Amino acid sequence: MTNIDLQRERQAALISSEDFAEWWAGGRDALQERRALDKLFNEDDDFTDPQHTSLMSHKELYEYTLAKACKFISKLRDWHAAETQQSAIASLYDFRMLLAGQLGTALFQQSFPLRLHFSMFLPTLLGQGTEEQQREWFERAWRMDGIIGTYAQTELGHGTFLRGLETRADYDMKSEEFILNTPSLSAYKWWPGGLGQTANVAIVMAQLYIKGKHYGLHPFLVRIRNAQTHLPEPGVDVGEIGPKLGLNGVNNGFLGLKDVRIPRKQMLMKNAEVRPNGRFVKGPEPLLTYGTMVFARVMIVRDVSFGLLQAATIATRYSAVRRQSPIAVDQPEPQILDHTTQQAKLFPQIAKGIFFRIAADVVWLMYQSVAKELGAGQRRNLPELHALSCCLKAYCSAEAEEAVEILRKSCGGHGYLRSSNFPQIYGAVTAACTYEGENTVLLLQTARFLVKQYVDGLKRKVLPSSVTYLRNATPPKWGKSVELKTLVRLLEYAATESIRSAFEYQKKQRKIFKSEPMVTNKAGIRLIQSATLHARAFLARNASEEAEKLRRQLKPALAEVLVQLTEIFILDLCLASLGNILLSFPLNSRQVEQLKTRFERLLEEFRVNAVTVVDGFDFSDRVLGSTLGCYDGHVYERLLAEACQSPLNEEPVNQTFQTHLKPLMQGKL
Ligand SMILES: Cc1cc2nc3c(=O)[nH]c(=O)nc-3n(C[C@H](O)[C@H](O)[C@H](O)COP(=O)(O)OP(=O)(O)OC[C@H]3O[C@@H](n4cnc5c(N)ncnc54)[C@H](O)[C@@H]3O)c2cc1C
Repeated sequence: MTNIDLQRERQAALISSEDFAEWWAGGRDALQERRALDKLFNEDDDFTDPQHTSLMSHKELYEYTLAKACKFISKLRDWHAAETQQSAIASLYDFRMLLAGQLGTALFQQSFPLRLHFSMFLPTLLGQGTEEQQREWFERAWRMDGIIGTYAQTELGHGTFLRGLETRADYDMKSEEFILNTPSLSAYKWWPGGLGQTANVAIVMAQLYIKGKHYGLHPFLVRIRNAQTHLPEPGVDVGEIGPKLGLNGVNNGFLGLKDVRIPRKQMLMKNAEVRPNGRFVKGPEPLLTYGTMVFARVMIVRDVSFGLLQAATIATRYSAVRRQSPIAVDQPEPQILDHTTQQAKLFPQIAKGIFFRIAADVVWLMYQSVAKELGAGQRRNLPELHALSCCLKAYCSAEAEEAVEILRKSCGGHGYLRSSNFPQIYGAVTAACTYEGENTVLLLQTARFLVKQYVDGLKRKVLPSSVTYLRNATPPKWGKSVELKTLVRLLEYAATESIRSAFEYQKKQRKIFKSEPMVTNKAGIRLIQSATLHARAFLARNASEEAEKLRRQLKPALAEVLVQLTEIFILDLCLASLGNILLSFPLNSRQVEQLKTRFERLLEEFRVNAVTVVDGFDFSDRVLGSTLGCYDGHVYERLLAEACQSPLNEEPVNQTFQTHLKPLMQGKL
C-alpha cells in the first residue's frame, strides 16, 4: 500500500499525472513506446542488480557494469533495428537518447564504458571521416564488429588549450604511415571514457607533422588493443585513471603512444587531407566539426535536465512523506512540503528541469535546419547555433549541478546517504560542467559572439533571432500586474546592458593593453556575466513562447499548471538576476515586492499539483534508484532494508574487534 500522505497528494491534485506524462513524452504513442521498451528490460532478470552498485568495489563495478552493458547494447540494438529506418545521424541521436535517458539511467546509475562509443566515437567518424572512411569504419563500428571506440583528446597537461596538446603524428612518406607518439608525461591522453580496459580503437587528436613542419591538430584512428586478444598493441601504454567523484562505471583511461604506426588512410580526412606524397590539402572550413560539437552539447543539456528532474522527483516525493517541525505551535508536524522555504527549494528546480529540456529540443531543431543549410553551402546561421549550444550547455549544467545540491540538502540527513542516489546523480551532473568544453571557456566563447552582435546591432545590421533583443532599446513597460512578457523583456534588457558594459570595458582596456587576448582576459568576469544573462534571457523567452503554445494545445487544467511553472521559472530567473536588472531598469521597491509576492503565491498555488507533476515525468523506481523517492513512499522501510544490505552488517561482530578494538580497550595495542 502506498504511503498515506502520497496517496492524499495524488487524490487532491487538479491534473492527471497521465496527461502530464503524455505531454512530457511527446504524445501518447511516444509514451507507450518508451514504456514498452522499459518493460522489455525491467522484466528481464538479466538486468536486475544483485546488490546496490554503490556497495561494489571499483573493480567489481567495472566488471559487472561491462557485462550488463554488453547485454544491454545487444538487446537494444535488436530492438532499434527492428523499430527504425532512419539516417545515420537521426538513428545515432535516438540511440544516444536511449542510452542517456530513462532506460540507460535505470540500468546504469553510474553510466557505462560503452557510452563513449555512441556519444563521441561514432559522431566523430560521421563528422570528420570522408565518405570512403565512413564506408570502411562507420558501418562496422555501428555494429561493433571488432571495433569499440573512444575519443582521446585531453592530455595530462592540457584540456582546454588545444594548441598545447603534445601528442604528435609524423607522416612517413616511404611507408605511407603516420607515426604516433606522446613525447612526454604531460602528453599522455587522460580521461577518455572506456579507454581503460574497454575500447580497442581510439580517435586520437594529435599534432600533425609532415617533414618536420607542423600542420595543426587532426583526428587519427588508432588501434590500441588487438581485436582478438584485447592485449595492448605494441607501443601502446593504456590503463584506467582510478575512482572518480561519480560516473564510476565509465572506465576513463590514460594512453601513452610510442612509435605507433597507422596507415595514411587512418587520419580522418573530411576536413584536411595528407596525400601519399606528403602534400597537405586543407579542405573547406570544418563546419561539420561544429555540428558534432553542437550535437554533443544539446545532448548534455538533455542529460543534465534529466538528472535534475530525477533529483526533483526524489526530493518532492520525500517532502510529501517526511513530517517535521510544526508550523503553528499547537499543530501536528506537517509534511515538510508545507514549509514555504521547502517549496522554494523544490518547485523552481522542477521548472528548470522542464524548460532546460524544452530549450534543448528547440536547439536540436535549429541544428537540423542549420545542417541542411550547410549541405547547401550556407553558413549564415552557424555562429548563432554554436554560441547558443555553448552557453546553454554551460548555463544549464552549472544550474543543474547547483539544483541537485539544493535538492539533496532539502532531504536533510537522508539525502547524504548513497542509497538516496543523490551522490550518483550529482556526480553525473557536475561532470558535465567540465567535459565537452569547460563551462567558463564556453561562456567566454558565447560572449565573443554577443559582443560582435552588439556591435552589429549598433550598425543597424539584421541580427540572428536569438539576439534581436540587442537592437531593441525600448525599456520594458511595467503594468499593474506582473506579466510574463515584461519579465522576459527585463531579462533581455539586463543582458543587453551587461553586454554593452562589457563592450565599453573592453574598449577602455584596449587603451591600456595592445593585445586583444589581454583585453579579453581583463574583461573575462564581465564577459561571463553577459553570457550568463543571455542564457537566462534566451531561456525565459523560449519558456514564455512555449507557455503560449501550451495554452492553445493542452487541456485547460494541465495548461494552467504548466503556465504556473513557466512563471515560477521566469520569476526565479529574474530574482536571481535582480542585481543586473536593477543596473539597467529602475525597478522600485514596490515593484520588487510585487515580483517576490507573485513568486511566493505561485509556490503556494503549485503545491497541490507538485507530486502529480513529478509523477508525470514517469520515472520508474529503477530510474530513480533511491530509497527516498520510490512511488509508494515507503521511505523508512527502504532505508533500513538498504542499510541491512551493507556488507558490514553481514556478521554480528567484525573481525577488527578482536584485532584492534579489544586490544585498544585492554591497553594491549
Ligand atoms: C567525467 C569526465 C569525462 C571526460 N571524458 C573525456 C573524453 O572522453 N575524452 C577526452 O578527450 N576528454 C575527456 N574529458 C576531459 C575534459 O574534456 C577536460 O577535462 C575539459 O576539456 C577541461 O580541460 P582541463 O581538464 O584541462 O581543464 P583546464 O583547462 O585546465 O581548466 C582548469 C581551470 O582553468 C580555467 N581555464 C582554462 N582555460 C581558460 C581560458 N582560456 N580562459 C579562462 N579560464 C580558463 C578553466 O575555466 C578552469 O577553471 C573528461 C572529463 C571528465 C571530468
